[in-house]
Amino acid sequence: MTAYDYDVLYIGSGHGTFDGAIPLAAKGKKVAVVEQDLIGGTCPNRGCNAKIVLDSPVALKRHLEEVHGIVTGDVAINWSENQAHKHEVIAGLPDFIQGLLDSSNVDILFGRGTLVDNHTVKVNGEEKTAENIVLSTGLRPNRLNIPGDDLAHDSEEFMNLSEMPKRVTIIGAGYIAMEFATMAQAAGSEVTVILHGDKALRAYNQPYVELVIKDLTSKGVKFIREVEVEAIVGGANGLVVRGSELNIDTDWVLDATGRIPNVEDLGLEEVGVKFNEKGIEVDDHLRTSVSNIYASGDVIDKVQPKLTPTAIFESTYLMHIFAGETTEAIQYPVIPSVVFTSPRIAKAGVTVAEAQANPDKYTIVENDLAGDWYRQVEKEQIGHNTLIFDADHKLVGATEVSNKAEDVINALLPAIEFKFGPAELERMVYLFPSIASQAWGQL
Ligand SMILES: Cc1cc2nc3c(=O)[nH]c(=O)nc-3n(C[C@H](O)[C@H](O)[C@H](O)COP(=O)(O)OP(=O)(O)OC[C@H]3O[C@@H](n4cnc5c(N)ncnc54)[C@H](O)[C@@H]3O)c2cc1C
Ligand SMILES: NC(=O)c1ccc[n+]([C@@H]2O[C@H](COP(=O)([O-])OP(=O)(O)OC[C@H]3O[C@@H](n4cnc5c(N)ncnc54)[C@H](O)[C@@H]3O)[C@@H](O)[C@H]2O)c1
Repeated sequence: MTAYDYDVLYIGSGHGTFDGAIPLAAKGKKVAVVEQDLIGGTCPNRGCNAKIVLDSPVALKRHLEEVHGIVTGDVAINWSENQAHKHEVIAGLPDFIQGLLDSSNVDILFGRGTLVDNHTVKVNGEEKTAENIVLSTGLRPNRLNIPGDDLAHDSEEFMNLSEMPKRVTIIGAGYIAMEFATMAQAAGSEVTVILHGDKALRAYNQPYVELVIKDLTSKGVKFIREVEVEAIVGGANGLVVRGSELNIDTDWVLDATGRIPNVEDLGLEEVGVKFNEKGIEVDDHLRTSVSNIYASGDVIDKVQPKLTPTAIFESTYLMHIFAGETTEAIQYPVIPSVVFTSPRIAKAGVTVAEAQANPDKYTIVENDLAGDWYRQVEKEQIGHNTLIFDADHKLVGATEVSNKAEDVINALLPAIEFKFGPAELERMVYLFPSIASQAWGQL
Protein backbone atom coordinates (compact mmCIF):
# COMPACT_ATOMS: atom_id res chain seq x y z
CA MET A 1 0.00 0.00 0.00
CA THR A 2 1.31 3.48 -0.91
CA ALA A 3 1.96 5.76 2.05
CA TYR A 4 0.90 9.34 1.38
CA ASP A 5 1.89 12.37 3.45
CA TYR A 6 -1.82 13.06 4.10
CA ASP A 7 -5.19 11.37 3.94
CA VAL A 8 -6.74 14.60 2.63
CA LEU A 9 -5.09 17.78 1.34
CA TYR A 10 -7.24 20.85 0.67
CA ILE A 11 -6.20 23.75 -1.60
CA GLY A 12 -7.81 26.91 -0.14
CA SER A 13 -8.76 27.56 3.49
CA GLY A 14 -12.26 29.12 3.24
CA HIS A 15 -15.58 27.70 4.44
CA GLY A 16 -15.39 25.17 1.59
CA THR A 17 -12.49 23.69 3.57
CA PHE A 18 -12.25 24.49 7.26
CA ASP A 19 -15.76 23.52 8.44
CA GLY A 20 -14.98 19.98 7.26
CA ALA A 21 -11.19 19.80 7.66
CA ILE A 22 -11.26 20.57 11.40
CA PRO A 23 -13.68 17.77 12.45
CA LEU A 24 -12.03 15.40 9.95
CA ALA A 25 -8.62 15.86 11.61
CA ALA A 26 -10.27 15.57 15.02
CA LYS A 27 -11.48 12.11 13.90
CA GLY A 28 -7.83 11.08 13.45
CA LYS A 29 -7.30 11.65 9.71
CA LYS A 30 -4.05 13.29 8.60
CA VAL A 31 -5.10 16.58 7.00
CA ALA A 32 -3.30 19.53 5.36
CA VAL A 33 -4.60 22.88 4.09
CA VAL A 34 -2.72 24.98 1.51
CA GLU A 35 -3.42 28.73 1.58
CA GLN A 36 -1.75 31.52 -0.37
CA ASP A 37 -3.49 34.42 1.39
CA LEU A 38 -5.44 35.00 4.63
CA ILE A 39 -6.64 31.91 6.50
CA GLY A 40 -10.44 31.64 6.31
CA GLY A 41 -10.74 32.89 2.73
CA THR A 42 -13.31 35.36 1.43
CA CYS A 43 -16.21 35.23 3.89
CA PRO A 44 -14.46 36.24 7.14
CA ASN A 45 -11.84 38.54 5.61
CA ARG A 46 -13.43 40.26 2.60
CA GLY A 47 -17.00 38.98 2.37
CA CYS A 48 -19.88 38.29 4.76
CA ASN A 49 -18.31 39.13 8.14
CA ALA A 50 -16.56 42.29 6.95
CA LYS A 51 -19.68 43.46 5.11
CA ILE A 52 -22.11 42.87 7.98
CA VAL A 53 -19.99 44.94 10.40
CA LEU A 54 -19.98 47.87 7.95
CA ASP A 55 -23.73 47.40 7.36
CA SER A 56 -24.66 47.44 11.05
CA PRO A 57 -24.88 51.26 11.43
CA VAL A 58 -26.68 51.41 8.05
CA ALA A 59 -29.49 49.20 9.38
CA LEU A 60 -29.53 51.17 12.64
CA LYS A 61 -29.75 54.47 10.73
CA ARG A 62 -32.82 53.22 8.87
CA HIS A 63 -34.44 52.15 12.12
CA LEU A 64 -33.77 55.57 13.68
CA GLU A 65 -35.16 57.34 10.60
CA GLU A 66 -38.33 55.25 10.85
CA VAL A 67 -38.88 56.14 14.51
CA HIS A 68 -37.84 59.77 13.97
CA GLY A 69 -39.90 61.97 16.25
CA ILE A 70 -39.99 59.30 18.96
CA VAL A 71 -36.22 59.38 18.94
CA THR A 72 -34.98 62.85 18.08
CA GLY A 73 -31.73 64.25 16.74
CA ASP A 74 -29.79 63.86 13.52
CA VAL A 75 -27.97 60.63 12.72
CA ALA A 76 -24.91 60.38 10.52
CA ILE A 77 -22.48 57.53 9.83
CA ASN A 78 -18.83 58.27 10.50
CA TRP A 79 -17.31 56.00 7.85
CA SER A 80 -13.74 56.08 9.13
CA GLU A 81 -14.96 55.01 12.62
CA ASN A 82 -17.12 52.35 10.97
CA GLN A 83 -14.04 51.14 9.11
CA ALA A 84 -11.95 51.08 12.30
CA HIS A 85 -14.70 49.09 14.04
CA LYS A 86 -14.80 46.58 11.16
CA HIS A 87 -11.05 46.16 11.47
CA GLU A 88 -11.33 45.54 15.24
CA VAL A 89 -14.03 42.89 14.72
CA ILE A 90 -12.53 40.93 11.83
CA ALA A 91 -8.75 41.40 12.14
CA GLY A 92 -8.45 38.48 14.56
CA LEU A 93 -10.49 36.00 12.50
CA PRO A 94 -7.60 34.45 10.49
CA ASP A 95 -5.68 33.74 13.73
CA PHE A 96 -8.84 32.40 15.35
CA ILE A 97 -9.49 29.99 12.44
CA GLN A 98 -5.80 29.06 12.30
CA GLY A 99 -6.03 28.26 16.04
CA LEU A 100 -8.93 25.89 15.35
CA LEU A 101 -6.95 24.18 12.56
CA ASP A 102 -3.80 23.97 14.72
CA SER A 103 -5.59 22.54 17.72
CA SER A 104 -7.06 19.78 15.54
CA ASN A 105 -3.55 19.01 14.18
CA VAL A 106 -4.30 20.19 10.63
CA ASP A 107 -1.01 21.14 8.91
CA ILE A 108 -1.21 24.58 7.29
CA LEU A 109 1.07 24.96 4.26
CA PHE A 110 1.38 28.64 3.33
CA GLY A 111 1.88 29.30 -0.37
CA ARG A 112 0.28 28.68 -3.73
CA GLY A 113 -0.76 25.08 -4.37
CA THR A 114 -0.63 23.46 -7.81
CA LEU A 115 -1.43 19.90 -8.83
CA VAL A 116 1.55 17.88 -10.05
CA ASP A 117 -0.39 14.63 -10.48
CA ASN A 118 -3.57 13.20 -8.99
CA HIS A 119 -1.89 12.54 -5.62
CA THR A 120 0.70 15.32 -5.50
CA VAL A 121 0.49 19.06 -4.82
CA LYS A 122 3.44 21.41 -5.08
CA VAL A 123 3.68 24.28 -2.54
CA ASN A 124 6.71 26.58 -2.51
CA GLY A 125 8.69 24.09 -4.58
CA GLU A 126 7.98 21.24 -2.15
CA GLU A 127 5.84 18.27 -3.14
CA LYS A 128 3.24 16.83 -0.74
CA THR A 129 1.22 13.71 -1.45
CA ALA A 130 -2.32 12.86 -0.39
CA GLU A 131 -4.76 10.02 -0.91
CA ASN A 132 -7.53 12.56 -1.66
CA ILE A 133 -7.28 16.19 -2.73
CA VAL A 134 -10.01 18.85 -2.38
CA LEU A 135 -9.99 21.90 -4.65
CA SER A 136 -11.60 24.74 -2.71
CA THR A 137 -10.08 27.78 -4.38
CA GLY A 138 -13.18 30.01 -4.48
CA LEU A 139 -13.94 32.96 -6.77
CA ARG A 140 -12.34 36.30 -7.53
CA PRO A 141 -13.90 39.53 -8.85
CA ASN A 142 -14.63 39.72 -12.56
CA ARG A 143 -12.99 42.76 -14.20
CA LEU A 144 -14.67 44.47 -17.14
CA ASN A 145 -12.48 44.28 -20.20
CA ILE A 146 -12.82 47.95 -21.25
CA PRO A 147 -10.43 50.88 -21.61
CA GLY A 148 -9.72 52.30 -18.14
CA ASP A 149 -10.84 49.16 -16.26
CA ASP A 150 -7.78 49.58 -14.03
CA LEU A 151 -9.40 52.78 -12.68
CA ALA A 152 -12.27 50.71 -11.23
CA HIS A 153 -12.16 48.96 -7.84
CA ASP A 154 -13.54 45.72 -6.38
CA SER A 155 -15.62 44.89 -3.29
CA GLU A 156 -12.54 44.30 -1.14
CA GLU A 157 -11.21 47.78 -1.94
CA PHE A 158 -14.65 49.26 -1.13
CA MET A 159 -14.63 47.54 2.26
CA ASN A 160 -11.17 48.97 2.97
CA LEU A 161 -12.08 52.60 2.14
CA SER A 162 -11.04 54.82 5.05
CA GLU A 163 -13.23 57.68 3.77
CA MET A 164 -16.37 57.33 1.68
CA PRO A 165 -15.88 59.15 -1.68
CA LYS A 166 -18.30 62.00 -2.47
CA ARG A 167 -19.52 60.36 -5.71
CA VAL A 168 -19.58 56.58 -6.17
CA THR A 169 -20.57 54.83 -9.43
CA ILE A 170 -21.38 51.13 -9.34
CA ILE A 171 -21.40 48.92 -12.44
CA GLY A 172 -23.65 45.84 -12.06
CA ALA A 173 -26.89 45.12 -10.20
CA GLY A 174 -26.27 41.90 -8.26
CA TYR A 175 -25.65 41.28 -4.57
CA ILE A 176 -22.54 43.40 -4.26
CA ALA A 177 -23.90 46.32 -6.31
CA MET A 178 -27.13 46.56 -4.31
CA GLU A 179 -25.60 46.03 -0.86
CA PHE A 180 -22.74 48.45 -1.46
CA ALA A 181 -25.02 51.09 -3.05
CA THR A 182 -27.05 50.90 0.18
CA MET A 183 -23.94 51.39 2.36
CA ALA A 184 -22.43 54.18 0.25
CA GLN A 185 -25.72 56.12 0.17
CA ALA A 186 -26.22 55.78 3.92
CA ALA A 187 -22.66 56.98 4.50
CA GLY A 188 -23.38 60.16 2.51
CA SER A 189 -22.22 59.45 -1.05
CA GLU A 190 -24.03 60.42 -4.23
CA VAL A 191 -24.50 56.97 -5.76
CA THR A 192 -25.19 55.92 -9.35
CA VAL A 193 -25.88 52.28 -10.26
CA ILE A 194 -25.50 51.27 -13.91
CA LEU A 195 -27.42 48.17 -15.05
CA HIS A 196 -26.63 46.61 -18.41
CA GLY A 197 -30.08 44.98 -18.46
CA ASP A 198 -33.36 46.22 -17.02
CA LYS A 199 -33.42 44.07 -13.86
CA ALA A 200 -31.44 43.94 -10.63
CA LEU A 201 -31.03 40.82 -8.45
CA ARG A 202 -32.54 38.53 -11.07
CA ALA A 203 -32.89 35.53 -8.73
CA TYR A 204 -35.18 37.50 -6.37
CA ASN A 205 -38.90 38.34 -6.51
CA GLN A 206 -38.86 41.36 -8.84
CA PRO A 207 -41.67 43.40 -7.17
CA TYR A 208 -39.62 43.31 -3.92
CA VAL A 209 -36.43 44.27 -5.76
CA GLU A 210 -38.28 47.22 -7.32
CA LEU A 211 -39.48 48.31 -3.85
CA VAL A 212 -35.86 48.45 -2.66
CA ILE A 213 -34.83 50.34 -5.82
CA LYS A 214 -37.70 52.81 -5.29
CA ASP A 215 -36.63 53.34 -1.69
CA LEU A 216 -32.99 53.91 -2.65
CA THR A 217 -34.12 56.25 -5.47
CA SER A 218 -36.14 58.30 -2.96
CA LYS A 219 -32.88 58.74 -1.01
CA GLY A 220 -31.09 60.04 -4.11
CA VAL A 221 -29.51 56.92 -5.64
CA LYS A 222 -29.68 57.02 -9.46
CA PHE A 223 -30.37 53.73 -11.28
CA ILE A 224 -29.56 53.86 -14.99
CA ARG A 225 -30.81 50.82 -16.93
CA GLU A 226 -29.79 49.19 -20.20
CA VAL A 227 -26.41 50.81 -20.57
CA GLU A 228 -23.21 49.06 -21.68
CA VAL A 229 -20.25 50.74 -20.01
CA GLU A 230 -17.62 51.34 -22.69
CA ALA A 231 -14.77 53.11 -20.90
CA ILE A 232 -13.59 54.77 -17.71
CA VAL A 233 -11.40 57.82 -18.23
CA GLY A 234 -9.60 60.25 -15.98
CA GLY A 235 -11.22 63.73 -16.13
CA ALA A 236 -10.31 67.19 -14.86
CA ASN A 237 -12.71 66.64 -11.98
CA GLY A 238 -12.28 62.99 -11.05
CA LEU A 239 -13.32 60.15 -13.36
CA VAL A 240 -15.82 59.82 -16.19
CA VAL A 241 -17.73 56.57 -16.80
CA ARG A 242 -18.66 56.40 -20.48
CA GLY A 243 -21.44 54.27 -21.92
CA SER A 244 -23.91 54.32 -24.75
CA GLU A 245 -25.05 58.00 -24.81
CA LEU A 246 -23.87 58.42 -21.22
CA ASN A 247 -21.12 60.30 -19.38
CA ILE A 248 -21.10 60.10 -15.59
CA ASP A 249 -18.70 62.25 -13.57
CA THR A 250 -17.62 60.41 -10.48
CA ASP A 251 -14.87 60.00 -7.87
CA TRP A 252 -14.81 56.24 -7.42
CA VAL A 253 -15.99 53.29 -9.54
CA LEU A 254 -16.96 49.87 -8.19
CA ASP A 255 -16.88 47.04 -10.74
CA ALA A 256 -19.55 44.70 -9.34
CA THR A 257 -20.08 42.62 -12.48
CA GLY A 258 -19.79 39.22 -10.78
CA ARG A 259 -17.15 36.78 -9.57
CA ILE A 260 -15.28 34.14 -11.56
CA PRO A 261 -13.76 30.79 -10.46
CA ASN A 262 -10.09 30.42 -9.51
CA VAL A 263 -9.23 27.59 -11.90
CA GLU A 264 -6.14 28.94 -13.66
CA ASP A 265 -2.57 27.76 -13.05
CA LEU A 266 -3.74 25.00 -10.72
CA GLY A 267 -2.57 22.15 -12.97
CA LEU A 268 -6.19 21.14 -13.75
CA GLU A 269 -5.64 20.57 -17.49
CA GLU A 270 -2.39 18.64 -16.88
CA VAL A 271 -4.04 16.26 -14.38
CA GLY A 272 -7.33 15.97 -16.32
CA VAL A 273 -9.74 17.81 -13.98
CA LYS A 274 -12.58 19.20 -16.12
CA PHE A 275 -13.81 22.75 -15.64
CA ASN A 276 -15.64 25.50 -17.52
CA GLU A 277 -16.25 29.24 -17.11
CA LYS A 278 -18.66 28.55 -14.18
CA GLY A 279 -16.19 26.41 -12.24
CA ILE A 280 -14.98 22.86 -11.65
CA GLU A 281 -17.33 20.09 -12.83
CA VAL A 282 -18.29 17.55 -10.13
CA ASP A 283 -20.57 14.51 -9.83
CA ASP A 284 -23.18 13.97 -7.10
CA HIS A 285 -20.39 13.04 -4.65
CA LEU A 286 -18.50 16.31 -5.36
CA ARG A 287 -15.90 14.19 -7.20
CA THR A 288 -14.20 15.79 -10.20
CA SER A 289 -13.36 13.99 -13.43
CA VAL A 290 -10.32 12.56 -11.56
CA SER A 291 -11.74 10.10 -9.02
CA ASN A 292 -9.65 10.98 -5.94
CA ILE A 293 -9.83 14.76 -6.52
CA TYR A 294 -12.92 16.53 -5.14
CA ALA A 295 -14.13 20.15 -5.20
CA SER A 296 -15.94 22.15 -2.54
CA GLY A 297 -17.42 25.65 -2.15
CA ASP A 298 -17.75 28.48 -4.64
CA VAL A 299 -15.31 27.02 -7.19
CA ILE A 300 -17.80 24.27 -8.11
CA ASP A 301 -19.97 24.70 -11.23
CA LYS A 302 -23.37 24.18 -9.55
CA VAL A 303 -26.99 25.29 -9.48
CA GLN A 304 -26.98 25.92 -5.72
CA PRO A 305 -26.19 29.52 -4.71
CA LYS A 306 -22.48 30.24 -4.26
CA LEU A 307 -22.81 31.24 -0.61
CA THR A 308 -21.21 30.42 2.73
CA PRO A 309 -24.01 28.08 3.93
CA THR A 310 -23.58 26.03 0.72
CA ALA A 311 -19.78 25.87 1.19
CA ILE A 312 -20.23 24.80 4.85
CA PHE A 313 -22.68 22.06 3.83
CA GLU A 314 -20.32 20.77 1.12
CA SER A 315 -17.21 20.71 3.31
CA THR A 316 -19.17 18.94 6.05
CA TYR A 317 -20.52 16.40 3.52
CA LEU A 318 -16.95 15.68 2.31
CA MET A 319 -15.80 15.24 5.91
CA HIS A 320 -18.38 12.40 6.28
CA ILE A 321 -17.21 10.87 2.96
CA PHE A 322 -13.50 10.93 3.96
CA ALA A 323 -14.29 9.67 7.48
CA GLY A 324 -16.05 6.69 5.88
CA GLU A 325 -19.35 7.72 7.47
CA THR A 326 -21.33 7.88 4.23
CA THR A 327 -21.14 6.77 0.61
CA GLU A 328 -24.44 8.48 -0.29
CA ALA A 329 -24.68 11.21 -2.92
CA ILE A 330 -24.89 14.78 -1.58
CA GLN A 331 -28.47 15.85 -0.89
CA TYR A 332 -28.58 19.59 -0.54
CA PRO A 333 -31.07 20.98 1.96
CA VAL A 334 -33.13 24.10 1.20
CA ILE A 335 -30.49 26.85 1.05
CA PRO A 336 -31.80 30.27 2.04
CA SER A 337 -30.33 33.51 0.70
CA VAL A 338 -30.55 37.19 1.63
CA VAL A 339 -29.49 40.50 0.14
CA PHE A 340 -28.36 42.83 2.92
CA THR A 341 -29.94 45.95 1.47
CA SER A 342 -32.04 48.15 3.75
CA PRO A 343 -34.71 46.73 3.87
CA ARG A 344 -33.38 43.24 3.20
CA ILE A 345 -34.79 40.75 0.69
CA ALA A 346 -34.59 37.09 1.74
CA LYS A 347 -35.92 33.86 0.30
CA ALA A 348 -35.91 30.08 0.66
CA GLY A 349 -37.36 27.15 -1.27
CA VAL A 350 -39.72 27.38 -4.24
CA THR A 351 -39.55 30.88 -5.73
CA VAL A 352 -42.51 33.05 -6.65
CA ALA A 353 -41.53 32.76 -10.34
CA GLU A 354 -41.53 28.93 -10.11
CA ALA A 355 -44.88 28.94 -8.31
CA GLN A 356 -46.42 31.31 -10.86
CA ALA A 357 -45.24 29.02 -13.65
CA ASN A 358 -46.87 25.98 -11.98
CA PRO A 359 -50.29 27.15 -10.71
CA ASP A 360 -51.59 23.57 -10.60
CA LYS A 361 -48.90 22.61 -8.05
CA TYR A 362 -48.66 25.65 -5.81
CA THR A 363 -50.80 28.20 -3.95
CA ILE A 364 -49.32 31.67 -3.53
CA VAL A 365 -50.29 33.77 -0.49
CA GLU A 366 -49.18 37.41 -0.48
CA ASN A 367 -49.07 39.32 2.81
CA ASP A 368 -48.79 43.08 3.20
CA LEU A 369 -47.17 43.37 6.62
CA ALA A 370 -48.26 46.98 7.19
CA GLY A 371 -51.25 45.69 9.13
CA ASP A 372 -49.18 43.45 11.41
CA TRP A 373 -49.13 45.06 14.88
CA TYR A 374 -45.62 43.77 15.60
CA ARG A 375 -44.16 45.48 12.52
CA GLN A 376 -45.79 48.72 13.70
CA VAL A 377 -43.77 48.56 16.93
CA GLU A 378 -40.72 49.81 15.02
CA LYS A 379 -42.79 51.84 12.50
CA GLU A 380 -41.35 49.72 9.70
CA GLN A 381 -42.23 51.32 6.37
CA ILE A 382 -41.67 48.47 3.91
CA GLY A 383 -42.85 44.95 4.70
CA HIS A 384 -44.27 42.27 2.41
CA ASN A 385 -43.93 38.54 2.20
CA THR A 386 -45.09 35.77 -0.10
CA LEU A 387 -45.64 32.23 1.14
CA ILE A 388 -45.88 29.30 -1.25
CA PHE A 389 -47.78 26.14 -0.31
CA ASP A 390 -48.00 22.77 -2.07
CA ALA A 391 -51.21 20.81 -2.73
CA ASP A 392 -51.14 19.45 0.87
CA HIS A 393 -50.92 23.03 2.17
CA LYS A 394 -47.34 22.48 3.34
CA LEU A 395 -45.01 25.46 3.13
CA VAL A 396 -42.48 24.93 0.31
CA GLY A 397 -41.18 28.46 -0.24
CA ALA A 398 -41.11 31.94 1.24
CA THR A 399 -39.72 35.35 0.39
CA GLU A 400 -39.84 38.61 2.29
CA VAL A 401 -38.78 42.23 1.97
CA SER A 402 -38.44 43.95 5.36
CA ASN A 403 -35.86 45.09 7.89
CA LYS A 404 -35.84 41.62 9.48
CA ALA A 405 -36.41 39.48 6.39
CA GLU A 406 -33.42 37.22 7.20
CA ASP A 407 -34.85 36.41 10.65
CA VAL A 408 -38.27 35.61 9.21
CA ILE A 409 -36.86 33.29 6.55
CA ASN A 410 -34.61 31.60 9.13
CA ALA A 411 -37.65 31.10 11.38
CA LEU A 412 -39.69 29.53 8.54
CA LEU A 413 -36.83 27.32 7.30
CA PRO A 414 -37.57 24.22 9.46
CA ALA A 415 -41.15 24.12 8.14
CA ILE A 416 -39.89 24.21 4.53
CA GLU A 417 -36.97 21.77 4.97
CA PHE A 418 -38.85 19.20 7.06
CA LYS A 419 -42.26 19.67 5.35
CA PHE A 420 -44.10 20.30 8.61
CA GLY A 421 -47.82 19.53 8.74
CA PRO A 422 -50.37 20.84 11.26
CA ALA A 423 -49.14 18.53 14.06
CA GLU A 424 -45.52 19.72 13.84
CA LEU A 425 -46.57 23.36 13.41
CA GLU A 426 -48.61 23.16 16.61
CA ARG A 427 -45.61 21.88 18.58
CA MET A 428 -43.31 24.73 17.50
CA VAL A 429 -43.68 27.31 20.24
CA TYR A 430 -41.79 30.58 19.78
CA LEU A 431 -41.00 33.32 22.29
CA PHE A 432 -43.64 36.02 22.31
CA PRO A 433 -43.53 38.79 21.23
CA SER A 434 -40.89 38.11 18.60
CA ILE A 435 -40.48 38.23 14.84
CA ALA A 436 -40.33 34.40 14.67
CA SER A 437 -43.64 34.13 16.51
CA GLN A 438 -45.29 36.58 14.08
CA ALA A 439 -43.87 34.74 11.07
CA TRP A 440 -44.99 31.35 12.36
CA GLY A 441 -48.46 32.75 13.01
CA GLN A 442 -48.90 33.19 9.25
CA LEU A 443 -48.77 29.42 8.60
C1 LIG B 1 -18.31 41.10 -0.81
C2 LIG B 1 -18.86 39.72 -0.54
C3 LIG B 1 -19.89 39.58 0.38
C4 LIG B 1 -20.43 38.32 0.62
N1 LIG B 1 -21.45 38.23 1.52
C5 LIG B 1 -21.99 37.02 1.78
C6 LIG B 1 -23.04 36.90 2.73
O1 LIG B 1 -23.48 37.88 3.33
N2 LIG B 1 -23.54 35.66 2.98
C7 LIG B 1 -23.08 34.54 2.32
O2 LIG B 1 -23.57 33.44 2.59
N3 LIG B 1 -22.09 34.64 1.40
C8 LIG B 1 -21.53 35.84 1.13
N4 LIG B 1 -20.51 35.94 0.23
C9 LIG B 1 -20.04 34.69 -0.44
C10 LIG B 1 -19.07 33.91 0.48
O3 LIG B 1 -18.01 34.75 0.87
C11 LIG B 1 -18.54 32.68 -0.26
O4 LIG B 1 -19.63 31.89 -0.68
C12 LIG B 1 -17.62 31.81 0.59
O5 LIG B 1 -16.56 32.58 1.11
C13 LIG B 1 -17.07 30.65 -0.25
O6 LIG B 1 -16.08 29.94 0.45
P1 LIG B 1 -14.99 29.07 -0.36
O7 LIG B 1 -14.20 28.34 0.68
O8 LIG B 1 -15.64 28.30 -1.42
O9 LIG B 1 -14.08 30.14 -1.09
P2 LIG B 1 -13.14 31.28 -0.48
O10 LIG B 1 -13.60 31.71 0.86
O11 LIG B 1 -13.02 32.31 -1.55
O12 LIG B 1 -11.73 30.56 -0.24
C14 LIG B 1 -10.88 30.20 -1.28
C15 LIG B 1 -9.45 30.31 -0.76
O13 LIG B 1 -8.59 29.64 -1.66
C16 LIG B 1 -7.36 30.34 -1.71
N5 LIG B 1 -6.67 29.91 -2.93
C17 LIG B 1 -7.12 30.05 -4.21
N6 LIG B 1 -6.24 29.46 -5.07
C18 LIG B 1 -5.23 28.94 -4.30
C19 LIG B 1 -4.06 28.21 -4.59
N7 LIG B 1 -3.74 27.85 -5.85
N8 LIG B 1 -3.24 27.85 -3.58
C20 LIG B 1 -3.56 28.19 -2.29
N9 LIG B 1 -4.66 28.86 -1.95
C21 LIG B 1 -5.50 29.23 -2.95
C22 LIG B 1 -7.78 31.79 -1.67
O14 LIG B 1 -6.71 32.61 -1.23
C23 LIG B 1 -8.94 31.75 -0.67
O15 LIG B 1 -8.48 32.01 0.64
C24 LIG B 1 -19.93 37.18 -0.05
C25 LIG B 1 -18.88 37.32 -0.97
C26 LIG B 1 -18.35 38.57 -1.21
C27 LIG B 1 -17.23 38.72 -2.20
N1 LIG C 1 -25.69 38.62 0.77
C1 LIG C 1 -24.96 37.69 0.17
O1 LIG C 1 -25.15 36.50 0.37
C2 LIG C 1 -23.87 38.09 -0.79
C3 LIG C 1 -23.40 39.40 -0.82
C4 LIG C 1 -22.40 39.72 -1.71
C5 LIG C 1 -21.87 38.75 -2.55
N2 LIG C 1 -22.36 37.49 -2.50
C6 LIG C 1 -21.83 36.45 -3.40
O2 LIG C 1 -20.78 36.98 -4.18
C7 LIG C 1 -20.95 36.63 -5.53
C8 LIG C 1 -20.68 37.81 -6.41
O3 LIG C 1 -21.62 38.87 -6.22
P1 LIG C 1 -21.79 39.92 -7.39
O4 LIG C 1 -22.77 40.94 -6.95
O5 LIG C 1 -20.45 40.36 -7.89
O6 LIG C 1 -22.36 39.01 -8.55
P2 LIG C 1 -23.84 38.79 -9.09
O7 LIG C 1 -23.74 37.65 -10.01
O8 LIG C 1 -24.84 38.77 -7.99
O9 LIG C 1 -24.13 40.13 -9.94
C9 LIG C 1 -23.38 40.51 -11.05
C10 LIG C 1 -24.09 41.67 -11.73
O10 LIG C 1 -23.25 42.20 -12.75
C11 LIG C 1 -24.03 42.36 -13.94
N3 LIG C 1 -23.11 42.28 -15.06
C12 LIG C 1 -22.48 41.19 -15.55
N4 LIG C 1 -21.70 41.53 -16.59
C13 LIG C 1 -21.85 42.88 -16.78
C14 LIG C 1 -21.33 43.82 -17.69
N5 LIG C 1 -20.48 43.45 -18.64
N6 LIG C 1 -21.70 45.11 -17.56
C15 LIG C 1 -22.56 45.49 -16.60
N7 LIG C 1 -23.09 44.64 -15.70
C16 LIG C 1 -22.73 43.35 -15.79
C17 LIG C 1 -25.06 41.25 -13.87
O11 LIG C 1 -26.17 41.55 -14.67
C18 LIG C 1 -25.42 41.29 -12.37
O12 LIG C 1 -26.36 42.29 -12.10
C19 LIG C 1 -22.32 36.05 -5.69
O13 LIG C 1 -22.13 34.72 -6.12
C20 LIG C 1 -22.93 36.03 -4.34
O14 LIG C 1 -23.31 34.71 -4.05
C21 LIG C 1 -23.34 37.15 -1.64
